[in-house]
Amino acid sequence: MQKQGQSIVNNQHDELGEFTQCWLSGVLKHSGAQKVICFLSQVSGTQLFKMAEGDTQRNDQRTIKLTYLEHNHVKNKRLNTDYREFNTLTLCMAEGRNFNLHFSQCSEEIKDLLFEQSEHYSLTDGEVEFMPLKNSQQRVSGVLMFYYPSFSSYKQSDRQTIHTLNSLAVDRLASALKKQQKSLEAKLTSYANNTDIPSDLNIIGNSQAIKTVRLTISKALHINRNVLVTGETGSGKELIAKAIHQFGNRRNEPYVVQNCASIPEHLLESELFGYQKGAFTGADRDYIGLIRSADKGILFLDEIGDMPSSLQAKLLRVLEEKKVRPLGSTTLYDVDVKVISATHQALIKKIEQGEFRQDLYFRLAQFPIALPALREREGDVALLSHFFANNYAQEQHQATPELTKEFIEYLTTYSFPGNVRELKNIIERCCMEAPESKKLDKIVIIQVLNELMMMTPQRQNENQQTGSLSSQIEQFEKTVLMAYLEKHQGHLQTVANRLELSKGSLDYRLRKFNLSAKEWRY
Ligand SMILES: Nc1ncnc2c1ncn2[C@@H]1O[C@H](COP(=O)(O)OP(=O)(O)OP(=O)(O)O)[C@@H](O)[C@H]1O
Repeated sequence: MQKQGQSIVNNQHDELGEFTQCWLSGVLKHSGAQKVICFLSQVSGTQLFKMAEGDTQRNDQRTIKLTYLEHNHVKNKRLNTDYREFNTLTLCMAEGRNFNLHFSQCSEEIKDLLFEQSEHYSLTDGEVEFMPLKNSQQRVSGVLMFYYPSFSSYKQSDRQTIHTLNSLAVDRLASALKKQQKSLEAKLTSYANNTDIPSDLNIIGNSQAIKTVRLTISKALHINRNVLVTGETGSGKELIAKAIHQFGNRRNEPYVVQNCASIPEHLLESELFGYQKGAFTGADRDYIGLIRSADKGILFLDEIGDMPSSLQAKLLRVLEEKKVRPLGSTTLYDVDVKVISATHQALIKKIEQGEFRQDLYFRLAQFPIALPALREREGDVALLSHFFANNYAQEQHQATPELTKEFIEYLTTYSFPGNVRELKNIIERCCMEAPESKKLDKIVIIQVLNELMMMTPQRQNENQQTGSLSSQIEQFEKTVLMAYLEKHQGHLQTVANRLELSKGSLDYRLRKFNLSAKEWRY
């Protein structure tokens, strides 16, 4: 598509490409800007990608370049997951309002997006504007970033016409892009899988389940939405909260933790909301409370399912009004906190039973993350075992033990009711019990598991709390057989006697579970 005085670089020869060109040409013309770059958010997510840019000066001609869905741009780290450096861009996206900066105030990343590095130095003036693109439902779908050579050119831009053009374009772009969503998201997923996010987030695991969780977390890093993390005990909920703080846009702000189950109701209330001197007996000073201490940062509320109803109502008010009133005070204080809450309980069930407020649930679960149990993360037991063994050896200034194949194979048959925390504990105990050779084999793991089983008699039952009744009974039967084989070093007649089974019946059961008594003869 060629217009008078324009050189168009169009790498998308389709209807959407043509439409985008018309729209951006219009926007450029009415803005008086030298440059415009269009970023759109991923259709079902929060990542931004660069879709198109227009430059009135390149080669002294008006150039519109479409870059959307280009593989190298999707892969380009700076334009996607890792856009935490794009503070103003992200802010514009999150808050849905315009921002202006003098070019010299922009971050290096923003400057790099607008110009080649060598060009930065010659620019002494210029205004950068970030304008949210809203669809007909007022949802922010992207951002237009303009560069004006001077403040006066910015002042002269025809905002009204630009807004009209945008409102005409955004829905159309969104629906056209939706059609291409699958291929884009596949690329973004493979991009995310190929980066070093795993070590970045300190969340170890290579299973599909944990990759999906990491991808979800990367979306939660830079948006000001409350996050609810659900998962079994010891599965890493707090680790996720820490990662969101450590790698998200609030990383330089406070991270405040409160466990809602560990203290009585009145103490929890004063801890969270603070109090004024004299508010109750013992209140001998003003206390700002944890919510205000977390201002601009993150408040992590662990075991949120145990929060008493009266406090649920109070917390809801804080989240809705963004204001806190300490006990005994009449003053309301503004607060800006991102709440990450965690629970191992089924909150939906608690809502049905009238024990948890539905309105609070929706406030807390603006961004839900469901953490899979360790037994659902294929291959991760081995990875985590090596990780914990390495850590332990480093802490103790010892050589890292070798985890043999049989050790790992045996370990992976266990169902880890205590999840990653339990695995960590088991590996550390195995390291303590390691023979001089530093070789951890099956004997070590069997011993340690048996010791743990003896220490927690109810453990066998806890260990079976998933699956159908018959599969739980089978798992229990297998555990008992292994424990007796271990105890009697694979002596079949003794095991049969102790379990009051005929030798034939014991043989049949061992075959059923693919167990060989030989392995216990040491
Ligand atoms: N994917 C992981 N990679 C490395 N360490 C992990 C991982 N998941 C959990 N851990 C470790 O396991 C232990 C338990 O994790 P965490 O305390 O986050 O679990 P939780 O779900 O919050 O537990 P609870 O339900 O008891 O509050 C911690 O030492 C944590 O560092």
